[in-house]
Parts: sequence; structure tokens; C-alpha cells
Amino acid sequence: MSAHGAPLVRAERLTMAFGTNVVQRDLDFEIRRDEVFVIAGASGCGKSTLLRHLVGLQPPAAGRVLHGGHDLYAADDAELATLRHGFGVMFQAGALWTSMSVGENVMLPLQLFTTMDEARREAEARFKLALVGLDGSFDAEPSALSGGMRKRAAIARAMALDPPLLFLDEPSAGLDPLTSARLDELILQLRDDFGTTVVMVTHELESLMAVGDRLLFLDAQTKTATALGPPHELARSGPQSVREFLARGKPA
Ligand SMILES: Nc1ncnc2c1ncn2[C@@H]1O[C@H](COP(=O)(O)OP(=O)(O)OP(=O)(O)O)[C@@H](O)[C@H]1O
Repeated sequence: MSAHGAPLVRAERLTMAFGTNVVQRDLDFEIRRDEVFVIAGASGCGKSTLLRHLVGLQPPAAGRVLHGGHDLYAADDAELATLRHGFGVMFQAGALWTSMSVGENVMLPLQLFTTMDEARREAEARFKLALVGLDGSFDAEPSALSGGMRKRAAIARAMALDPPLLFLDEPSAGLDPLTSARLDELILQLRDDFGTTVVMVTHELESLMAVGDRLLFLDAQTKTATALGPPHELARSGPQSVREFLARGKPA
């Protein structure tokens, strides 16, 4: 039976705050299996903060985050460890350990969380690096890679354990258009060939339109989500602020 469309993650009346400063309130949405779910909105609206809430790094001020029906912040250590194996995360800086080679970076989660022997770990890491187009970079130092290559290596590491769900914070920020387009292709390949669900924060309009199945728009003024739907639909008939956001850079 196909589980397509079944919710993997659900935010229920999620309110996020730093002290008394509420960033977003009453977010209600679900992330469905096999979709590319994009989180967008003006700078400072709370996109990265939402990602941190969704991966268990910052407890909500109110409301819940559910993974597969389990409350992430009510889980005990053992449950949390299991839930965490269900997803990979690439943060904005895409930080790799600089004291290790690129291949060792990708092998690290396998070493920490599996019983694979060294040869198997290396084979897996090489496979993941090939997938992101970095076949030749296994032995390279992270510092020898370009920004785009580092991001792809960080995605390979996030995918090391074959998580069904990947969270990516600004994967194409700071990349040239060609490299950014390659990353978009990779994201679609992950969805289509590997059945990976991708949750992505992005500023990049082209990327959002190219890969997003659904877009959650966080409004910085009202401090809540004002739209959720396919980006092309929202660009045509969404709320005015969302249409304006999606029309940036296009002639009026
Ligand atoms: N550690 C923190 N302590 C206090 N306030 C914070 C902290 N991190 C973020 N904020 C505030 O929370 C709000 C949301 O920040 P966040 O980084 O999530 O926004 P964003 O939409 O991801 O921004 P950008 O698009 O610029 O990356 C901002 O007003 C920010 O100043």
C-alpha cells in the first residue's frame, strides 16, 4: 500500500519564542511523505527557528511537534534517539569537521550509529558522495572544496543513514545560479528516486518555484503562517503579501 501523502511531521498550534519575544504563533501544518516542503518568508520571520523546532533542538513555547505521531518534546531519551534516526539535517553553514577528510565526515554518522565495518562505511560514504556529484572528493580536505561542494558534502553526510526525511536550511544560499540549479536537481532526485521527504528553508525564489511541492509562508508582521500550498498556485491566487513576495524580481 502506498503511504504517499501520509503526514510524517505535524506542527500543532506551535508557538515559538525567545523569552517574551514571540517569533511565530499558532502554526498548524503537516509535512507529507515524498514532498518537498518549503518554508519561506521575509528575513527574520523565523524560518531557521522553525527548523530548529522541527528537529528537536528548541522546545516550543506552546504547542507540539509530532514525528510519526510522537511528540518530539515529550519523548524519553530512547524514543528521541529512535526519532532522530528518522531524519537528517543540514544547517545553514553546512559545517563539516575540518579535521577530517570529506569522506570521513560522511562516514562519521555510520561509525556512531551503525555496526558497519570500515570497508562497508567507506563504500556507503563513496556512494553518497557520488550521488551528490562528489565522486572524486572522498580524500579531500573540506577546506579544499568550493562553497557549493561543501554544501553537497554536507547533504551527503545528512543522508549517510538513509533517513526518509531531510531538513535543509538554505541549501542554495550564496551559490552561483548554476550550482544552485544543480542542487535543485539533487533535491528532486532525492524525492523522486529515493522517496526522500525534504523540508527546506530558502530565500531563493527560483529554487523555491523549481522544487517546492508546497510552500509554508511565515509572515513577519502578523507572526503566523499566512499561506500553505503549491507555490505556483500561491503566486497566482495566494494572499496579496505572498503574491508580492513570490513576484520579487519579476517585472510588474
Ligand atoms: N538565539 C536567539 N536569541 C534571541 N532571539 C533570536 C535568536 N535566534 C533568532 N532570534 C530572533 O528570532 C527571530 C527569527 O530568527 P530566524 O533566524 O529564525 O529568522 P529567519 O527567518 O531564519 O531569518 P533569515 O532569513 O534572516 O535567516 C529574529 O527576530 C531573531 O532576531
